[in-house]
Amino acid sequence: MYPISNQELYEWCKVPVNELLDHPKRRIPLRLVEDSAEMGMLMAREFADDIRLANAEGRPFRAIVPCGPKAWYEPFVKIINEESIELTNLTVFHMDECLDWEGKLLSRKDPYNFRSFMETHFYGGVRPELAVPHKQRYFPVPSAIETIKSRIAEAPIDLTLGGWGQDGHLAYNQARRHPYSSITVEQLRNSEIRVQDNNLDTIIALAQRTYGGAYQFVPPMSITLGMRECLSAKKIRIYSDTGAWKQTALRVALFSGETAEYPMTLLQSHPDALLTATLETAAHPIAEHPEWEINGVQV
Ligand SMILES: N[C@@H]1[C@@H](O)[C@H](O)[C@@H](COP(=O)(O)O)O[C@@H]1O
Repeated sequence: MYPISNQELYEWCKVPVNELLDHPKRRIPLRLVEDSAEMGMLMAREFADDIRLANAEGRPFRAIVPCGPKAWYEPFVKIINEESIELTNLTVFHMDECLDWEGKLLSRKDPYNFRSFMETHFYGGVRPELAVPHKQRYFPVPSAIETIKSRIAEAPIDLTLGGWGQDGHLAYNQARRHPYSSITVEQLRNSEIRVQDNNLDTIIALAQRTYGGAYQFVPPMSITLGMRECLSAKKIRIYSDTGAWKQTALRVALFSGETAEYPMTLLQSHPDALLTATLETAAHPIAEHPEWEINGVQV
């Protein structure tokens, strides 16, 4: 594994946000948007346009779709309904799902039940005659691992849409922090749909966002599509509007070599991957405080 030194990390974090787009050492395409509303609209518009084009060309469209970022569902449903875009040729592979400590599905009303969220906000408001047929909706559940693996493998995926986590996780492909079992970048790249424990930092990040810090209520396990499935798409579009928790991961994704410590660095070797961040997510406290002297870096 390529280990990131604090010096390197500091150099990446101190780049002012207005220098990111033209930075000569940036390793992956980046787009900046003003705020969450602009990002949600863009995400919705591009996905809807891709589906419309596939419909016009008589092609099926197969997408890996995330639960989060949250800003795009409302504009997406509005575009589909107002422009009468048929979703009947769309196949959706949902990216991940949260599980309880035994690897079981959560209550339908748990705020971390991604399926419930998607059924309400993604499928819910679409006019019935335009809807994605139920047999083309694949929710990741432990009992369907082999089915989903083979459905994904049987034809190309057109688009992976997603966000990223505080450790640069894509779907729930987190940094592997197991004390006895490490993985190489190649193992991460070839990882497939699986059930796993979530990392403690993921649990704390989610507790801060949702539960006022009550990590006790955050689901400790997940099922996720692997990097192999996510990276297999012809096109990958990853977005974030969630600010502070994602700022360092973005800097690593832009400037680091591939490392299993930040899974989204593997997007660099994809021929058509694009990151989109709000200005807040692209900013960094270290860039805003060049006067700070940090132990282990300058002293
Ligand atoms: N495991 C999920 C990802 O699948 C999702 O893409 C990401 C981004 O969502 P948000 O931008 O709302 O944090 O959240 C979680 O980490």
